[in-house]
Amino acid sequence: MRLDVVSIFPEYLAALDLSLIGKARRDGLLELTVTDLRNYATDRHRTVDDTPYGGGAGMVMKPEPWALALQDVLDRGAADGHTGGAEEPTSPAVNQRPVLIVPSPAGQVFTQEVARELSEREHLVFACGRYEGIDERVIEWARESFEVRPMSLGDYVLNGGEVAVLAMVEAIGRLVPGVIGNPESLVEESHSDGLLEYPVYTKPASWRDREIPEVLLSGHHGRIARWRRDEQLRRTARRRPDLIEDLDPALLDKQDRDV
Ligand SMILES: Nc1nc2cc(Br)ccc2s1
Repeated sequence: MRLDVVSIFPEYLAALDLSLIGKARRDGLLELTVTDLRNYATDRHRTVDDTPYGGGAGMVMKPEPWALALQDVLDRGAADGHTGGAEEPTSPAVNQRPVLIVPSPAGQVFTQEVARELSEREHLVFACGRYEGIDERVIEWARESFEVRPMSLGDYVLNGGEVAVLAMVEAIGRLVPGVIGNPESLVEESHSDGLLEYPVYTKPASWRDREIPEVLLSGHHGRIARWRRDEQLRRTARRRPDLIEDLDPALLDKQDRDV
């Protein structure tokens, strides 16, 4: 998978050199490039923002630097055979257009399901807005060459898209085969089956007069699995009843209904 991030604060993305994502980049599983938008400014002051038409507080990101930066990202991707536009017909995966993900409080909510969908795409491009946002004509222009996905992490406002991109790249990147050493650990985590994860414990069995649930010491795998599923349902009903409402009933077995 190829990932491109365009930002006026490229150093914000340095965290993507660390840990599992950093190792996946070094192992060639993820190809990630961070591009400084200011390199595409068209004046000697490297200006990337200006006052909003119609008035109002704050500044808006100018369209031309964005179009030049995103076109360069497209050209580099096509040159490396990562995106559609190849002359000869290739596999559908390669022919998919790159996805332009624009972090925005006005975007679709980013979920584990969206992360999984995006982890199967060939080329993801993240546009980090700042100020009051990016001139809307950039989004319209980009639709000619990208699948454009405005994306929100939740109902709160950041100062820019970089923090959201860090979260999304981690959530997406860890789902790419080979990035997580043991794929089993992806199976029983929160949201993988529509429910929150069960509580976990490790040694010592008794800690500051607090014991662990006895069933976990029983060695009875069936009872342990049942306890864990019950805890998932209880925790989800308590903390995220909205997830229970959305749950596909087919995912609930008879015993689930008795919890
Ligand atoms: N929740 C979010 N807030 C923001 C603010 C800006 Br400015 C750019 C992107 C995002 S995503």
